[in-house]
Amino acid sequence: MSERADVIVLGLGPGGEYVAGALAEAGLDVVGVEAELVGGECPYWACVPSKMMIRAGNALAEALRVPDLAGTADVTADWSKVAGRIREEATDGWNDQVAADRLGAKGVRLVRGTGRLAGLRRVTIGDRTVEARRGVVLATGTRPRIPSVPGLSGTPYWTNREAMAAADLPASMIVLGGGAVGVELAQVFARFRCAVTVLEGQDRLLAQEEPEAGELAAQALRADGVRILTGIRARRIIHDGTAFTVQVGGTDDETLRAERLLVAAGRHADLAALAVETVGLDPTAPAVPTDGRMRTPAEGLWAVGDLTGKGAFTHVSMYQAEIAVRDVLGRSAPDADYRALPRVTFTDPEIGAVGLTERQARAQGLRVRTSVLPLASSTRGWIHGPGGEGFVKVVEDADRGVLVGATSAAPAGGELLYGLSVAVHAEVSVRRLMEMIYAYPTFHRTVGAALGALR
Ligand SMILES: Cc1cc2nc3c(=O)[nH]c(=O)nc-3n(C[C@H](O)[C@H](O)[C@H](O)COP(=O)(O)OP(=O)(O)OC[C@H]3O[C@@H](n4cnc5c(N)ncnc54)[C@H](O)[C@@H]3O)c2cc1C
Ligand SMILES: NC(=O)c1ccc[n+]([C@@H]2O[C@H](COP(=O)([O-])OP(=O)(O)OC[C@H]3O[C@@H](n4cnc5c(N)ncnc54)[C@H](O)[C@@H]3O)[C@@H](O)[C@H]2O)c1
Repeated sequence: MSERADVIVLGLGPGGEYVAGALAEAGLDVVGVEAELVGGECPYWACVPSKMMIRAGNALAEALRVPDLAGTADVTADWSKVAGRIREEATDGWNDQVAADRLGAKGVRLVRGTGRLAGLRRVTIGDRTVEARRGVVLATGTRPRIPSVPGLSGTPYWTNREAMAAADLPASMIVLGGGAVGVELAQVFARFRCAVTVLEGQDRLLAQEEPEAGELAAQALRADGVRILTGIRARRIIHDGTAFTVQVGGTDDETLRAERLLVAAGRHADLAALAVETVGLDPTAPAVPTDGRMRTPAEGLWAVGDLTGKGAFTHVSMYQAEIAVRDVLGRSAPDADYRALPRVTFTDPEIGAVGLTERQARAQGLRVRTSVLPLASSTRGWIHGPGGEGFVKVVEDADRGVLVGATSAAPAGGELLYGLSVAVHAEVSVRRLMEMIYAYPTFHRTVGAALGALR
C-alpha cells in the first residue's frame, strides 16, 4: 500500500528545504525526503563552513598587514579554532536535528532515505512508496566530479566534504581545479601554513569569469605562497600510503608531491540515480531541463537548485525555490530570469560578478563597450593600502546604453557588487547611473569612474 501526500520534495538542501517548508505552511500535506542531512551541502560541507574558514584566514592576513600600517602584531595561526567553530557553531557536529525539527514544526513529514522516481508523481524510498496528488519537486543537488585521471580512483583524496571536516590541516596539499572551490580553499589553507599547489587544466584560474578576475586571484594566492600551475593536467596520480605523487604535463619527470590531494574539479548531477527515465527524461543529461516556472517537461514534476544547471549557488536554489512554490500553489509570479545572476568568489580580495562577461556579451553579438579601473585609482583604494587590491570592470550593451555585466574585485567585492547587480537587473541606463552621487571616499566611487571610462 502506498502512502499519499499533496507534494513530495526529493532532497532537502537550501532549495528543497525552502520548498517543503513553504508548501507545508501554505497548508499542503508535504513529504520531504532526505538521504543525508536536512539543509544539504551548503550549511554542512560548503558555503557556511568554507566562509568560516575564510573569515579566520582573512583575520590572519589582516594582522600581517599591521606592520605596514599600525605597528606590530604577533599572530600564531591555530586551525583548531576554525575546526572547533565549524563543528560547534556551524554544523552542530554534522547533526541536523535542529533543522529537522524546524521543518517538522512547519508540518513537513520528513522521510529519511534515498528517494527515486517511479513514474509520474510517485517516489520510492527503499520499500516505501509515496504518491503525490499534486506533484514532485526534485532538489537533490550535485556531487563532486571526480576526473578520470589514471590512479586517482581508490586513493584517499579529499573533496569539499573532507576539507570542511578537517580537524587538522596537512603540511602540504595539491588542489586539482582552480575554480571557486579550489581558489577559496587554496588561499585559506595556505594562510594556515599548508604548502598548497593548484593545478588548473585551463589557462587561468576562475576561467568562467573575466580574465582580470583570474589574474587577480592568481596574484593574491601567490602572495599567500600558493604555487599555481595553469594549462596543465594531471597525467597520473599515485598514493604510496603516506603521500600523493601527481605526474603532470608530458614527461614522467614532472612530479608534484603532497600529503593531501583535494579534488575541486566541478560538480555533476546524477540523474540516473533519480530514475528520471521513469518520467520520460534523459538520465544522461547534465541537468534537469526547467522552464521559467521551474516546471520540467514531465507532468507534475518541478526541479530547483544545482541540478537545474542554471548556476550552482545557494542563492539560485533559493530563488528558484520561491518560484516553484508559487507555481505549485497556482499563484502568479514573474518567470525565472538569470540575466543578472550574481556570484561572489570569497577570496581576499573578494571577486563579485554579475551578468555577462565581456566575452559572453560579444558572443551574443552585442556591440560592447567596457572599462576596467583599478581600485587604487580611487582615493579609498589608495588610503586602504595593503590588502586593497582590486578593480571594477563594467560591460555595456552600447546600443541600449545599459550594463549587461560587471565585476567588482575588492576587500568587500561581494558587497560592492550590490549596486552593479541593481544596475544590470533593473537595466538602469548608464547615463542615469552617471548622474548619481557616489559617496566619498568609498570603494564604489570606482564604479562611477569606470562608467565614465567606457570605451
Ligand atoms: C566548497 C563549496 C563552497 C560553496 N560556497 C558557496 C557560497 O559561498 N555561496 C553559494 O551561493 N554557493 C556556494 N556553494 C554552492 C552551494 O553549496 C550549492 O549551490 C547549494 O548547496 C545547492 O543547493 P541545492 O538546493 O541544489 O541542494 P544541495 O545543497 O546540493 O542539497 C541536496 C540534498 O539532496 C539530498 N539528496 C540527494 N539525492 C537524494 C535522493 N535521491 N533522495 C533523497 N535525498 C537526496 C542530499 O543529501 C542533499 O542534502 C559552494 C559549494 C561548495 C562545494
Ligand atoms: N563562493 C561561491 O559562491 C562558491 C564557492 C565554491 C563553489 N561554488 C559553486 O560550486 C561549484 C563547484 O565548484 P568547483 O570549483 O568545484 O567547480 P568549477 O567548475 O567552478 O571549477 C572547476 C575547475 O576545475 C578544472 N578542472 C576540471 N578537471 C580538471 C583536471 N582534471 N585537472 C585540472 N583542472 C581541472 C576546470 O577547468 C575548472 O576550472 C561552482 O560551480 C560554484 O558555482 C560557489
